[in-house]
This record gives sequence, C-alpha cells and structure tokens, in this order.
Amino acid sequence: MLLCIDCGNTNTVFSIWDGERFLCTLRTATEHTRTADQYFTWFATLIAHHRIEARITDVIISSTVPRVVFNLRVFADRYFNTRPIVVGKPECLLPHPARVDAGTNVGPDRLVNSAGAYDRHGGDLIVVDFGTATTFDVVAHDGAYVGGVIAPGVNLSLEALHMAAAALPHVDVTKPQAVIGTNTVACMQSGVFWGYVGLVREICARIRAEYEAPMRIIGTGGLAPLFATGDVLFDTIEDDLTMHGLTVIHAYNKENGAA
Ligand SMILES: Nc1ncnc2c1ncn2[C@@H]1O[C@H](COP(=O)(O)OP(=O)(O)OP(=O)(O)O)[C@@H](O)[C@H]1O
Ligand SMILES: CC(C)(CO)[C@@H](O)C(=O)NCCC(=O)O
Ligand SMILES: [K+]
Repeated sequence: MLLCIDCGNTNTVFSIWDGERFLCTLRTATEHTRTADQYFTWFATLIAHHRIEARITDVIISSTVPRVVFNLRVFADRYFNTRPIVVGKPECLLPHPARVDAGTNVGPDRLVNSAGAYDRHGGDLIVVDFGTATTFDVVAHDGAYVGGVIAPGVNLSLEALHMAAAALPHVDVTKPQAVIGTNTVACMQSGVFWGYVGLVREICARIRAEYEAPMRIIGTGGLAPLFATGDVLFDTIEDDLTMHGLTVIHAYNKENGAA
C-alpha cells in the first residue's frame, strides 16, 4: 500500500492508497517541529480507530514546507522501512516536466495537481486550488505545467483583515445572504466571498484569453465547493486531486525504475 503525504503551509494530509481506492484520509496541522515518532503515534492511533489494516510499503511526499521533509523521511524509513519519493527532488521523475523560467522552483503541490488533473482530463486545463494560497495552474496540451497565478488564500485574507484592523474580528468564510452586509461580520464575509468569486472569474477569463486553445477549469481544495455556489464556473470539482496526482507520480516512478 502507498502512503501519500500532502504537506501544505497550513495542513498536512495523509491518505492510504491500496491500488484501487483511498482507505482513509487523515489531516493534521503542519508543524516542522513534529518528529517521526510523533507522526507515527498520531498515525497509528487513527488507523486503529478506523480499523484499517495498513500495510504500507511505499511513501510519496509533496511538501510546500521544506523543513518538514526531514522528519517525514525518518518516519518512512523507521516505521515502514522505505525510502520515500519526494516530489520536486531531482530523483523524482515527473510524467511531464514543467516548462517555466530557469531557476523557478514550482510548488510541488502545483506539479502534483497538474499531474493528477492531466491524468483524469487530458491537457489544456486551469486547476484552481483553494489552499493557504489560491493557485491557478495552467496544464498544457501535453500535460506539462506551464505557469499560472498565485493569489492570497481565502482564509489568509480574512486573517489579514483581523490582524491589521483592531475592530475587525476573526471570522470564517461562508457565502453571505446578501452582498450588502448589515453588520461587521457580514460585511467582511461579503468582501471576501464576492471578492474571491470575482478574482477567480477574472483570472480564469484572462488566462483563457491569453491561451491558444479552449480550456477546462478544475476546482480543488476544501473551499472549492463553497465558491462553486457563487457562480464561479468550474467544469468539475475534485477534492482528491492532489492525492490522485501523488498516486500518478508514484506509479510513473515505479514504472521508470526511479523508485
Ligand atoms: N469539506 C470542507 N468544508 C469546508 N471547509 C473545508 C473543508 N475541507 C477543508 N476546509 C477548509 O478549507 C480550507 C482549505 O483547505 P485545504 O485543505 O484545501 O487547504 P489548507 O490545508 O488550508 O491549505 P494548505 O494545503 O496550503 O495547507 C481550510 O481552512 C479547511 O479548514
Ligand atoms: C504557492 C504555494 C504556497 C501554494 O501551496 C506553493 O505552491 C509554493 O510554495 N509554491 C512555490 C512558488 C511557485 O509555485 O511558483
Ligand atoms: K492543499
């Protein structure tokens, strides 16, 4: 079984792939001080709770936070006796290498999303991922990541308002009843929700205008379904796109002898 680890700036997600389906998905806050032993204690407890018989033979990691990779490597080695594949490292092959400016280190999550989306949908795609940042990944006809857009994340924007303005509370994102807010929280929710609807529409429209072929838009990340209700037009929403991309990259490395 393959353990897929997607480490973002806010959350780290573990998912077990048995070759046909994901047996479970576990989420924890990203914390670079967490040790291999701490990961295992947490992992083993939840696996037992869900009554899953996990026989992990392989591990693949995508991490947007370089500092956590060391302890995750130790975790894979110590508890599963395996050397993990780490996306973005030279020894990890990509089915379709990125075409970007020399010296650019594309976020591994974006490479993984691109691989996962291409595997399911073919090329000419925009992948919109609502994580810590809201990212737009352009996947070319041949499956290569060829660029995109990075915007501040939804929760980050709300947090920034709260941090910078003494009278603004911490609020969670939700779809407001109306555009005109009649209290502080409603005003903030409206600004962020409709602001993001506009941001996503505008950026996708401009990418489409700049690109040479018709494109489909795939939404992913925890907040994609919420924005789909604000008439942002995704062709599809897939909450497991990053995890799927990890299985695709793992299989490619196995087939090509790199793992
Ligand atoms: N099913 C859900 N419904 C509503 N909100 C959700 C759901 N799943 C996740 N979220 C919230 O959506 C936000 C985005 O989640 P997501 O996992 O896509 O990114 P993240 O973990 O915040 O960012 P990163 O991957 O960069 O660490 C998070 O704040 C999370 O709490
Ligand atoms: C943009 C984030 C933070 C989104 O998770 C991540 O993909 C990242 O750190 N990227 C590095 C820069 C880039 O992708 O061009
Ligand atoms: K993510």
